[in-house]
Amino acid sequence: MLLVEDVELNRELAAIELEDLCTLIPAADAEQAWELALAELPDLILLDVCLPGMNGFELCRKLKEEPLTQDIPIIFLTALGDAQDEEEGLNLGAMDYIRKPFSPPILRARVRNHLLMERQRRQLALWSRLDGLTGIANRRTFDHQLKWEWRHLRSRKQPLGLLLVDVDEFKAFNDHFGHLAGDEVLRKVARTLHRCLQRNDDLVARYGGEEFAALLPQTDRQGMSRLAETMRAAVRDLGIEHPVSTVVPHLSISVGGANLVPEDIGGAHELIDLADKQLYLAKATGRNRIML
Ligand SMILES: Nc1nc2c(ncn2[C@@H]2O[C@H](COP(=O)(O)OP(=O)(O)OP(=O)(O)O)[C@@H](O)[C@H]2O)c(=O)[nH]1
Repeated sequence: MLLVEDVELNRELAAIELEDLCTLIPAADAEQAWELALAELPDLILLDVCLPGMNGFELCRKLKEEPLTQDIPIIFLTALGDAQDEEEGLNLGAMDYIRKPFSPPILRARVRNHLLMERQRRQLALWSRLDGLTGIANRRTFDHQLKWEWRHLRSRKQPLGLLLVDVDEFKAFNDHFGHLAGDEVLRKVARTLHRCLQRNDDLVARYGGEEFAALLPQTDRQGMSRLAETMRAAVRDLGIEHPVSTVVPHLSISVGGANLVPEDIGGAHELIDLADKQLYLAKATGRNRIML
C-alpha cells in the first residue's frame, strides 16, 4: 500500500497500525507518490489531501486519468472535515474518506476490507480473461486483443497473422472415450499449443468448443507456416490414441491461417473470415493439415 502523508509522525502512526496487513511504501509528497504509484502499481493508496505542492485531490485526478493506475483504489485520510470536501474526494473516484484524527482500529479495519476487495477484484479480472476448462486465454481476451492489435498494426502498416486450430473428429473421440476424457485432451492440446508460441506478443486462446486461435502480430506467411507445422507436430507427438478417427489413429489437428496488413477500411473480422475459409479447406481436403 502506498501511504502518502507529509507529516512524519502520522506516517509512523499509520505504519505501526498497518504494517502487518501489507507492505507499506511511504511517500512524503504527491510528486513522489505519483512516481511510486506508476513504478509499483500498489494494491491501495492511502492519500492525505493537504500536501506540499500538488495536493491529494489533484493527485487523485491524475491517477484516475492514467490507464495504468486508474483502477487502484484510493482512500483519503485527511484533516479536511466538511461534507463538501468529502463529496469532492468521493466524486473524484476515491473509495473511502477517513477524517483525522483517525481511530487506529477503524483505519486498520477499513484498510483490511479494501485490500480484501482489491484482491477479489484482481482475481475476478484474471478469471474473466481465462478459459475455465483449459486455463489459457478465453474468447473475450482473444476478441479484445484482436481489436487492439488490428488498430496498433494498422498505424504501423505491419502484418497480423491468425491461425485457427481445430481438433479432428473430436465428436467421435468424445463418443468413444466419454466427455471427461475429451476435456482432458482439450487441456493437453491447449497447453501444447501455448508452449509452441515463440514471442511474448503471440496469444493462443480457446476460440470455442474444440477450436483454438493463435494471434501472431508482425508475422509473415513463412513464420505462420513454421508455427502451424510446429503445432501440428506437437499435437501428434502427444501420442493420444484416437482409434475411431478416419484420418490417423492418433489425435490430430487441422489448421487454417491468414495474415493481413490492417487497412483503414474493413475490420478484423476479414482476417477471421479468411482463416476460417482456409480451415474449412483443410477439413474438406482430408484434415490433419495446414492451409494458409
Ligand atoms: N469434451 C468436450 N467436448 C467438447 C467441448 N466443447 C466442444 N466439444 C465437442 O466437440 C465436438 C465437435 O464436433 P464437430 O463440430 O462435429 O467436429 P469434429 O467431430 O471434431 O469433426 P471435424 O472438426 O470435422 O474433424 C462436439 O461433439 C462437441 O460436443 C468441451 O469443452 N469438452
